[in-house]
Amino acid sequence: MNVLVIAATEFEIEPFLRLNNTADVLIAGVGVPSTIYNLTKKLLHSNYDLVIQAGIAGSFTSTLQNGSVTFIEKDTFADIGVDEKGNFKTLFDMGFIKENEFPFTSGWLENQHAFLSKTSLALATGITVNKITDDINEIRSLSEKFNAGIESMEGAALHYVCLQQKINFVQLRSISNSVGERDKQKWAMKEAITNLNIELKKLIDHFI
Ligand SMILES: O=C(O)c1cccc(C(=O)CC[C@H]2O[C@@H](n3cnc4c(=O)[nH]cnc43)[C@H](O)[C@@H]2O)c1
Repeated sequence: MNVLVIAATEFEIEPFLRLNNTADVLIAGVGVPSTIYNLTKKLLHSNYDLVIQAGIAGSFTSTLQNGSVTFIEKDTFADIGVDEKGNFKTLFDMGFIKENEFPFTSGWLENQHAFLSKTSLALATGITVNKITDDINEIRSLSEKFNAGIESMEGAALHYVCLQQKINFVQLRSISNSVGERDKQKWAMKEAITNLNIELKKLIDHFI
């Protein structure tokens, strides 16, 4: 099976890179634009059976604690839209896209890969933001609007490109911090990366 592993930074998958000799790897950059550009370019030039995105993420909930690893079953772009009189409206709320217009389902980019129903790891809903915020009101309104478990800066880009290109994908996220926590002393970066890379290796061994 031809597998492509993508990550925002080399740092996040460095332990995997040291022992990998089976999967292709793409360091696609932090954020949506570079992920969409670099992943699309890669997929147009090579054939893959599966794309695995591995990265750290912030957690909205105490049920996804620092260091825990989760697969993302659906994700969406959470801050593309309009702020109007203190209310955030998505492109769906504005009527610019229909909630069930491909590749969206009820406004979400769903992963229907059969593997997700078999894994023993927790499944979570992700949202993808262009701007990380520590503003408690913004965090509360994101949490209430999307009811997501985790936040990243690239997840929905993976889902969007792979659904459009009809390529199987898996998004693996390890919790490094609570959403809004900017004090790096309170992050669990080392533990998150260790656990992320353990699960990434298991995933590769499962598929290859
Ligand atoms: O500010 C710093 O010094 C710093 C050092 C290392 C990493 C960061 C990040 O902000 C990482 C962004 C990167 O990781 C994902 N991520 C991690 N936590 C969150 C979050 O709470 N909300 C959104 N994204 C998060 C993200 O996908 C980026 O790729 C900063």
